[in-house]
Amino acid sequence: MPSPKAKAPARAGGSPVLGGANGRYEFLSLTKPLSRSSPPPPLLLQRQGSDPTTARLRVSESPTRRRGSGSSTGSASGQAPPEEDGLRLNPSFVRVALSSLLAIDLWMSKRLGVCACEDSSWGSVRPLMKLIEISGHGIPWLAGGVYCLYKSDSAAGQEVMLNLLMGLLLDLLLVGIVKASVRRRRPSHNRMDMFATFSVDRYSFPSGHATRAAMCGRFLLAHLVLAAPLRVLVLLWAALVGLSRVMLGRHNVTDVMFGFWMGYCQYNLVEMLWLSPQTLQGLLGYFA
Ligand SMILES: CC(C)=CCC/C(C)=C/COP(=O)(O)O
Repeated sequence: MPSPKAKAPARAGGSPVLGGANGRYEFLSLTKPLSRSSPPPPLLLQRQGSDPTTARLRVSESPTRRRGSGSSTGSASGQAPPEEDGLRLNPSFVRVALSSLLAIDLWMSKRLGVCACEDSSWGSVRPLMKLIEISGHGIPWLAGGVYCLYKSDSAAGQEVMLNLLMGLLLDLLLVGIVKASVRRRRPSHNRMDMFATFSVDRYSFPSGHATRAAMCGRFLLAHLVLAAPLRVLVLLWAALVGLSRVMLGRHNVTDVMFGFWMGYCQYNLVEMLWLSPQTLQGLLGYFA
């Protein structure tokens, strides 16, 4: 079956929409009705098949209608009313806006990936960036958490460390689920030379380092680091971890920004699921 994209004819003098022949942008008129001979694209079909009341409401919101286009001929001839042509514009604008954002994201990420390899413009800083990368890796955090739990001689300390470990495992699980669902490829300028990765780590959205930095940063500030200068250092570290992901070429900017947001929310989840000593005793009793 031929693709609906391939059938959409190119038009001049209008607004850009996605889905033209060869996957390129096409320009559709904001005011002129579409040719009746060509079948509507999938988005339009979707709208036409929806509830007529909401469809009418959407028509009245459409740019065509707002501009007062008087080209409406009604549907007496069995043809779709021209106002409905406007329905295809809104989703198209959203798509164009999204693809523009994506293009900006890719462009910025490429420009900022200045340590992607040794002969990049900031290649000499790459070892430092890789050190920052290790500081946000899951293994040192898990190993450090287990060590501190083992060394902790107070019930309060053990409680905090157990919850940190629970948060770290939750983070690995959630990031793995999102990476496997979104499957965004890492930037083309990235060299895949990270140590100890899972198979989902070939995908880049979201940055696992960024989620960990945001979640652990919040955890440290809430439970472990009280002195003001150290609190500033924690924030600085989290920001550097995020920046180093883009500078090393591991991630696009949006991977890191989403990762920070996700890690921030994950900390709320850790607080919600907080394992109290009573819960822990109950759990231990249940498994013993
Ligand atoms: C093996 C363990 C315990 C964790 C893997 C940590 C890791 C390599 C995450 C990938 O991070 P980015 O998504 O920021 O590249």
